[in-house]
Amino acid sequence: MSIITKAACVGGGVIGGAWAARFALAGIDVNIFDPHPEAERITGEVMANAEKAYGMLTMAPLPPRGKFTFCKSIREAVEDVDWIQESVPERLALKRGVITEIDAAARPDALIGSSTSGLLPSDLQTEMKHPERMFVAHPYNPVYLLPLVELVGGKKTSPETIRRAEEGVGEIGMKGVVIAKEIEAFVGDRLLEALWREALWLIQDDICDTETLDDVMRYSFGMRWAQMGLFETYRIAGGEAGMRHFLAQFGPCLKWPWTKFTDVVDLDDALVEKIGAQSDAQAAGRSIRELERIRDENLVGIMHALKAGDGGKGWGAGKLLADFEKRLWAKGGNPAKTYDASGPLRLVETKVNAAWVDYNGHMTEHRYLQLFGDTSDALLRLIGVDFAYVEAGHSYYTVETHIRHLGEAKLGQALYTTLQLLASDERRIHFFTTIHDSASGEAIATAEQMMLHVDAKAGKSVAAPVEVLAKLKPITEAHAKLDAPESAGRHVGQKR
Ligand SMILES: CC(C)(COP(=O)([O-])OP(=O)(O)OC[C@H]1O[C@@H](n2cnc3c(N)ncnc32)[C@H](O)[C@@H]1OP(=O)(O)O)[C@@H](O)C(=O)NCCC(=O)NCCSC(=O)C[N+](C)(C)C
Repeated sequence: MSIITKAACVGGGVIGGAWAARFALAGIDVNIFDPHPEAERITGEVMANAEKAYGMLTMAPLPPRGKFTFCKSIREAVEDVDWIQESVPERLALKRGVITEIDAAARPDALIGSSTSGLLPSDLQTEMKHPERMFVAHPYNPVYLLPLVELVGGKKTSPETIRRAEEGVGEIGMKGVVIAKEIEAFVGDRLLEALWREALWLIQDDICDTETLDDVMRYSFGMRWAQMGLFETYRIAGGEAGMRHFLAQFGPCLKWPWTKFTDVVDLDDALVEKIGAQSDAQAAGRSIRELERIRDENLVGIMHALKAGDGGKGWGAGKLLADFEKRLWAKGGNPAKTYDASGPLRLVETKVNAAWVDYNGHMTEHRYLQLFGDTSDALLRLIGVDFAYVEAGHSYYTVETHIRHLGEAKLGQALYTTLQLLASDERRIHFFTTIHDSASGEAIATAEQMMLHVDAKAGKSVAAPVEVLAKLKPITEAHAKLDAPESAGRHVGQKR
């Protein structure tokens, strides 16, 4: 049974709104309470960004989007939900008061997570009647894309609450990491705070400007961190001898004056102005919305790269995404029982994402094949060839493809695909797929393909079972009545 069937977000700003988007995109209805007069607009904007990002992130079938209900009080928002996420401003008295109010109104079994960046859960749960169900669930911005949640229990939090919380965030595609002991700022913000202090000193002392500092990070260790973190990266840096050698080699540096870590810079008006001016220059006129778009496209690209990592098995955040998608396919990948075969089947809807675009500024070659493959996968699910079928030992493999490129597809462009069966028999499916521009319906690319039904273990083609053929037959018969696509049977170099 699911941990979260209905959720509430108390506080609907950038963080609360993005939690709401995470829940809704996982098919969970969300009650939102935020007294801000523009709460609905702000949450709506975060949701729009999240939907855009998910459109690029995954082709897996998302469940129908959960509904947002804006409530007039905390009580109304929380009284009948399984998970309440508090994301109000970072002030102890305010957060403690809100959490106490949530506790009084919520079902005793409902989980209460706080998005606090650094307050101790023990300090937040002091006035609760049911403190055992309260914990810190600290996410990272943008919450709808970055999967991490630090789960931190207070003195009165029960281990069962932390277990359920970990399972709950997994259901919405996130990775819960359980922090063993509560400390201010937990693990992530403690690390970030140390780096932040050093960064402020480097600007204050005119060692570099904000752009140089960001370049130092993003062209080097920032990329290493995204895929392996700190310790695994340093293990490799130790060479064949690994971590122990690394520690022996760089351990002595810890005693050198390399850090000002505990020495806090005076963030006076002059330094604030200096950083503000350098940051303005660095942004070169790009608005925050534009920077958000660039950030989200880049993050999607990074996650796609990590999904292909470790020889296609997926790595880190990419493996998490692959596993999440597998669950989505298992749940929602079953196609509608009815479909319209009186014309080519409309099977995939997507948008060109940043990782698909090449140096010519349009969708690159292999992404077309990916989209054709996604379309034939959709056909296969329609005839009962799904994950379970493949795991049981049989599948269809593509043996021939002829692609034509008729128009360009640009970043963000909405596309859909249609598939027409040309013929099928016991082993073969011969079909013709078209990628269309969603706005005009115009064909952008076509592929004529042949798939063979195979016994995967034997590596040989074999007849498909009767139940698959029975589903294939009515589509083949319906499509036999259609005109053959103009370029079916065409080959490269053919005279017209
Ligand atoms: C295992 C394999 C697919 C087939 O090998 P085989 O058992 O040796 O099969 P045959 O070559 O004997 O062919 C069986 C019959 O099918 C006919 N055939 C073969 N190719 C074609 C073709 N291109 N067009 C028309 N007909 C074709 C052949 O003539 C035989 O007919 P008969 O009447 O004489 O029996 C093997 O080929 C293999 O493993 N290939 C590699 C497959 C692969 O890796 N493809 C890329 C994977 S991508 C993918 O599959 C995407 N997706 C579908 C999952 C989305």
